[in-house]
Amino acid sequence: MRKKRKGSDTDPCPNLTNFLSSTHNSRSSAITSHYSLEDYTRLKKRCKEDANEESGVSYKSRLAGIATAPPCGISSLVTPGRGLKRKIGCIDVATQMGRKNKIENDYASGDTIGHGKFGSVWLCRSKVSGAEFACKTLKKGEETVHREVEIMQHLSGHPGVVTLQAVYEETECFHLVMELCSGGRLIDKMFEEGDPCSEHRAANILKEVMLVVKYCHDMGVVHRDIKPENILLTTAGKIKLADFGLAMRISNGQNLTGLAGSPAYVAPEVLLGKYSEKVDIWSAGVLLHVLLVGRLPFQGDSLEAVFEAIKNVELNFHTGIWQLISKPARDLIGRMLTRDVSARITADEVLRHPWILFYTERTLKTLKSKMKNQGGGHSQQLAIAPKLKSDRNRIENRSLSESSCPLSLSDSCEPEDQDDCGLVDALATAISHVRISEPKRSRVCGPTGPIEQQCSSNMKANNLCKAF
Ligand SMILES: Nc1ncnc2c1ncn2[C@@H]1O[C@H](COP(=O)(O)OP(=O)(O)OP(=O)(O)O)[C@@H](O)[C@H]1O
Repeated sequence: MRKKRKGSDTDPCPNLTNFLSSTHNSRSSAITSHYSLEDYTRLKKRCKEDANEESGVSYKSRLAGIATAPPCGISSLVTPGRGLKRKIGCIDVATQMGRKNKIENDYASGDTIGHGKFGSVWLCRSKVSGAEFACKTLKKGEETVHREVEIMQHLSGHPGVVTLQAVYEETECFHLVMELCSGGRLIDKMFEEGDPCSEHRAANILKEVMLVVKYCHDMGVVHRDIKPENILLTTAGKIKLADFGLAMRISNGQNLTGLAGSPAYVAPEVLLGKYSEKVDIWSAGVLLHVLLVGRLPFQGDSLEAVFEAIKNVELNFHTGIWQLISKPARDLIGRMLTRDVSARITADEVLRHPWILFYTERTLKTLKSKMKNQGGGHSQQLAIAPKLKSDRNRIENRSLSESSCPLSLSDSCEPEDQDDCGLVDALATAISHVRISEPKRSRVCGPTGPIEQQCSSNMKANNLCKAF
């Protein structure tokens, strides 16, 4: 299924090289993933078709030689409005807003607050209550647009999902009036702070994300585009999952097909063609990697290289910065970024993982501080080289003091809550025996072979994520 608003009919072969190089050589390129797989597939397909017409010119060479990112447009293949009444009908009921109403009667428009490839999201104010909202305008024509509206309505109401306030339909487009997330995007917060998160914050962010992901999965929805660009924050720092443009309904045991997602975050099975809701766990694992070490796990100089890395590169969690990260954190990320889908843990299992529990459960925090007071933490210290340990502390202390804890999430960011690898390891091991039932433990906490050999390109600052 194509997601029209992310591409165009007007220019079938945008210059991927130009596009990609615009994100190269910057810190942002280490963690962002700007291009959707559907863009890529569509571009490849179209360029292939064109290449057939122009003998002797491969689609790859054309990809490398033509213009810029595409504007949005309406597909000629899809009749505008198809399936509309059935899908939008239920939204009218849910939002209690007549679709024949005009948005300008109810809302005053304000500044543009965000851009997607489809167009923009703008600020609007209710003429009745004066409350501010975000309005996303989607051009009709693609089924994905109808699906996005329908899925948002289906999920709306959960505290971790951007609430859909109202939907307005015009001849050419829908206007989605949504809860305003004034805290911006998680990705921007990560840039502002510059350094990797402390484990405490990473665990709290991941927990919030996984609560929403679990809710989506329980509701039969796969998001398919989990990444920090799509995680918004309220003014209070609460996390809201946004952009359901690639989301799909799924029933138990059903498989999805079709390339969808953002390259750096995409699960290997998506590239192989058949997948399930577990793709969201993989993407969240990539997010956790970025949070903990400040860079994407799978990188390359081209999309093909990134996909190759996703399929084959073995991460090594035993060297470099990973030595400064607690074993339970490494254990969790290993279980999220496992290519064996049946061994990859579920959202529920992530939420019950000792590392998450350790940093987010109040009872455990109390236990931790008691142990610290009794000096139990010191005897459990990992043998970390003093310099590395102090580097980590310096990074974390700076992160905390500079950020003033903008992502409040569910816990406070007290300096004394900063990572103590030995203590985390000891407690988490104890917790794993208590909190996780045997059948689950065999899946969640069973031994995994060491994840070996890190992609060398990960280590080169100037070679980060060229492809996106
Ligand atoms: N509810 C909201 N509150 C505040 N800002 C928002 C909201 N929804 C979207 N935005 C802003 O608009 C941007 C684009 O929104 P969204 O991600 O939904 O569009 P998209 O075209 O589907 O994006 P993409 O091109 O990344 O797939 C977001 O990155 C964010 O900055």
